[in-house]
Amino acid sequence: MGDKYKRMVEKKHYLHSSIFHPTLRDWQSLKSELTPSNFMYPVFIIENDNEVQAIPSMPGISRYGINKLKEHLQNVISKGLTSILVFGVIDSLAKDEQATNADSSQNPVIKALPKLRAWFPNLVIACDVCLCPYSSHGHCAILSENGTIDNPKSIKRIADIALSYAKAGAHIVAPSDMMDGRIGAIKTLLIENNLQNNVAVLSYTCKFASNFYGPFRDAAKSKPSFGDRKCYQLPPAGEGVAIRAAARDVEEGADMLMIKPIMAYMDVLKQVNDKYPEYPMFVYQVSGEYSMIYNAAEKGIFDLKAALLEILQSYRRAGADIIITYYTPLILEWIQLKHKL
Ligand SMILES: NCc1[nH]cc(CCC(=O)O)c1CC(=O)O
Ligand SMILES: [Zn+2]
Ligand SMILES: [Zn+2]
Repeated sequence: MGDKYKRMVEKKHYLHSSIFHPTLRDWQSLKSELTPSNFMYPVFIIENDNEVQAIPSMPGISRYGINKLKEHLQNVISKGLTSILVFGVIDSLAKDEQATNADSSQNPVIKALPKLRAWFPNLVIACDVCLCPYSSHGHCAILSENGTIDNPKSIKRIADIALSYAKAGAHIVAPSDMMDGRIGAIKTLLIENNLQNNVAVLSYTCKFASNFYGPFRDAAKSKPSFGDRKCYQLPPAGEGVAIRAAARDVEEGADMLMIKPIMAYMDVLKQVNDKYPEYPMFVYQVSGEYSMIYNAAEKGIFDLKAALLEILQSYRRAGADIIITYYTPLILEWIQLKHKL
């Protein structure tokens, strides 16, 4: 009995028999499958309706005027796109302390929303809510005279902007400022305006003060004119405060949670997902991650498709439900091809 039993136990550890065929390998990976609804596509909308501006720090990504964005999205939707995350970028409109043009009638997002809703009735539209692309100082908050954050004024302004986007047609408002209390302030205002059943709040929950946002700040023209964002974005090694940020946003009523960036923060994703399994988990593959992968592939370090699929499946394995990525159009093309074969 002894020897034979030992050999039987050993046989359980022959693993190649589980993965020798592509379909068998798929069976080992189904929980991490990549389908179109696992992706949200970030887009930048500019003031001039008929312009397209390439973004040098993000090769392959452009800012679009609404008419050009229409053509671009038509193409991506035909490949299965289900949701977008919209950023406004201004050029000739003024920037001031109150970020007035975040939700003025001239704001490119406010103007685009009704059109996008009419053109693409099935597309889910999330709007990034922040002051930094519209404030004169480039910070995500209203500042007091000594240059520190005025939190009560900030969350009031952020909630007002979120309400404006909601009224203009956003399905989802996504505050990216990391002010304390902004989720509660937004939820309260949505309820007061009877929008609580039609608008979701996607919280940038665990958003770290990261070196990987550089290309985005070029793209959104949202670089702080002084200082940094370390007083409101999380310290990269701050595991405890990250978990507390998730608790804060859950208690304030967030509908969905996000980890940002993701590549260096997968343990945080795992912990937050284990603690709050009842929430859809978003991860944001940010601009620096996008450009890093792009440039590595360009240099021949790896094949873009193979390496990117490996990375994306790893995010799914670690607990990500939805991946926000600038690669979405390309990924949708690959997914389509896989299912056609
Ligand atoms: N409101 C800030 C904001 N909104 C989106 C990003 C980054 C997105 C990316 O890098 O792709 C940032 C970070 C920042 O500038 O601090
Ligand atoms: Zn901001
Ligand atoms: Zn989950």
